[in-house]
Amino acid sequence: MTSPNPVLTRPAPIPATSASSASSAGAAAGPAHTPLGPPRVRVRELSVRYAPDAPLVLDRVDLELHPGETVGLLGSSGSGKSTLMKSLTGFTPITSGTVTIDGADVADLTGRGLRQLRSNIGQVFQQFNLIGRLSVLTNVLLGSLHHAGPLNRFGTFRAADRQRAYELLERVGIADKALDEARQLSGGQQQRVAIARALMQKPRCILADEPVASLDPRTSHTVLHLLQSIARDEQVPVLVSLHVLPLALEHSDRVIGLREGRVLIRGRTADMDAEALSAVYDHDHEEERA
Ligand SMILES: Nc1ncnc2c1ncn2[C@@H]1O[C@H](COP(=O)(O)OP(=O)(O)OP(=O)(O)O)[C@@H](O)[C@H]1O
Repeated sequence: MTSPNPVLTRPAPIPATSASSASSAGAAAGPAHTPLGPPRVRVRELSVRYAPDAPLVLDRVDLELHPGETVGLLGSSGSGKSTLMKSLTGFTPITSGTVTIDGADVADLTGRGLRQLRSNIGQVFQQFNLIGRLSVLTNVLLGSLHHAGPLNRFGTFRAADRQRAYELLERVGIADKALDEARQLSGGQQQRVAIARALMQKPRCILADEPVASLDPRTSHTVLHLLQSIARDEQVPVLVSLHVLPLALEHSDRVIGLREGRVLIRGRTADMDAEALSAVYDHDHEEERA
């Protein structure tokens, strides 16, 4: 399944756009981001419980994701962030409400339709989920397996896919590592590979579930800035769950804060401050005080 000897034709570097070259601080502190076009993802009054007599894990949650925007998802442990993300890929039972992506109701999808939906959603995880003994380039190419027919008749990846994977590594700034084993890379570099792998899917939406929880503060900024610039450049919505409020303020266009499965706070990042957002975590403090 892997390319035994990937042919690398070094393409011209992809020019940075004004969005990707903007400083991360400027991106956060500048004018409020105006989403272009209708929402690609719509969550309406979504309630989820995992078993008939279990409590609601999500309680009438509304969410819209527009092309080009990065939405920070906040909430303490157990507030329902991962459940909300999984609902977009059809991995949670929908008790009531709707989740639609590109107009398709996730609850109506089965089999091929569900696989198609999942192939259109790029995912980035805390632990990167790379195959360490494979090359960086091959890991990125694995993203193309979500779509049909990535292999040529010799069972290796197509030249066009290898070229695109290489271009994506250029985009995330680590093309020089293309032939290294993934396990040789630092955490920040591995997360860049994971982002390139997600882009290989040509995603309609990117879900990043605590993508910087394993990274140091400086690398966290770099990775989140990259995600936000990709959202704008590729006009793909990014939903990113974060535990560090200043990171959410700096690298999201909007934030949504969950507490015990309910939306406690939402709004444009430019209109928020860390104190307002910290209400999402208030009950943690109450527990600590008790
Ligand atoms: N598959 C499951 N079956 C039953 N309960 C679940 C399942 N997945 C999550 N839960 C419960 O749902 C609640 C919300 O969990 P979820 O993982 O969505 O929270 P979270 O905000 O992502 O937490 P964290 O920040 O710790 O990852 C928790 O009480 C959890 O125990």
